[in-house]
Amino acid sequence: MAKFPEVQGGGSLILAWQVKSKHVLVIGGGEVAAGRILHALNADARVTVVSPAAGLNEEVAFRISEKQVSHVNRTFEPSDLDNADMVLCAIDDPEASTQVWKLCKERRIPANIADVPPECDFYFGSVHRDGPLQVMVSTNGNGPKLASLVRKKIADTLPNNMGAAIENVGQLRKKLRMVAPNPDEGPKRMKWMSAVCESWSLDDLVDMTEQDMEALLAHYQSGATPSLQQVRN
Ligand SMILES: C[C@@]1(CC(=O)O)C2=NC(=C\c3[nH]c(c(CCC(=O)O)c3CC(=O)O)Cc3[nH]c(c(CC(=O)O)c3CCC(=O)O)/C=C3\N/C(=C\2)[C@@H](CCC(=O)O)[C@]3(C)CC(=O)O)/[C@H]1CCC(=O)O
Ligand SMILES: NC(=O)c1ccc[n+]([C@@H]2O[C@H](COP(=O)([O-])OP(=O)(O)OC[C@H]3O[C@@H](n4cnc5c(N)ncnc54)[C@H](O)[C@@H]3O)[C@@H](O)[C@H]2O)c1
Repeated sequence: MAKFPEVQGGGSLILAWQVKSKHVLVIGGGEVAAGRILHALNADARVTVVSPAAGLNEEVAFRISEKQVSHVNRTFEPSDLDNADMVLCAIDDPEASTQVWKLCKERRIPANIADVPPECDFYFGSVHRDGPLQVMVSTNGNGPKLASLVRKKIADTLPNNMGAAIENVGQLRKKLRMVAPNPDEGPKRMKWMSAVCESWSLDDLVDMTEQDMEALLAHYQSGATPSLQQVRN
């Protein structure tokens, strides 16, 4: 076996981009735009949609009427980019979308032009969501429909309550940082957290109450990771 992982070029850099409170400009208000808007709202972005009202699909019109997004009722103009941190373009006009792409590159704004891979700083992927859990599948432009099928297969193998278990672990980690706030304790904290995740069953992580967390944290100093049953006895 090689000493270090082999490099497999040709992939994407898959990240969990934090767009909370950032300005995401969506150009177009059709079905594809509706999907882009939902992804951006799920990440707590501030979304502005530029599209003539006549071209809005039902879902986009709903989000505008509920004030989940701001709406500019006309076709795209370059000044729309002024405050944008990210641009998602989904319009049925290839010339206008190429203009959007060029302007975004001049201004160094990351952009996705739906269905035009050479005009994308990033691709969308097929996403499974369960609370704090997100699993994204990308085929790197080879087969978006297959990405969706692979995502469904992966989701089928996951327990239904995975999201709840992850939420509880998140809460336990926060509490642990309060019990052991010292930065020097990083390695000990991490080792203990990993041991809890490895030794507890998923069902026990789902069932863990705040009281259980406090009882478990009382063992942190000694390094012990008793089971849920032991914690409750
Ligand atoms: C994953 C998903 C995410 C999303 O959009 O949210 C997504 N496309 C989805 C669906 C889908 N798109 C298309 C079909 C028809 C069937 C087929 O062709 O397979 C279906 C299937 C359907 O509609 O069910 C047509 C299509 N798409 C692109 C091209 C252009 C090209 O390939 O050159 C063409 C051909 C147009 C033509 O032929 O005219 C390009 C892109 N589409 C991407 C993402 C990026 C690559 C992702 C990857 O490779 O993994 C990329 C590169 C850029 C981007 O747009 O970000 C979403 C599934 C979400 C879900 O259901 O979970
Ligand atoms: N990546 C994917 O998953 C995927 C899937 C299907 C289609 N597409 C592509 O995405 C694009 C949009 O698809 P759709 O089905 O949502 O189209 P659509 O026809 O339903 O919607 C087009 C929208 O663009 C708006 N629009 C047109 N010109 C505009 C301009 N200059 N400024 C602002 N808004 C403008 C219209 O008002 C309308 O809301 C198409 O190019 C299509 O090929 C991508």
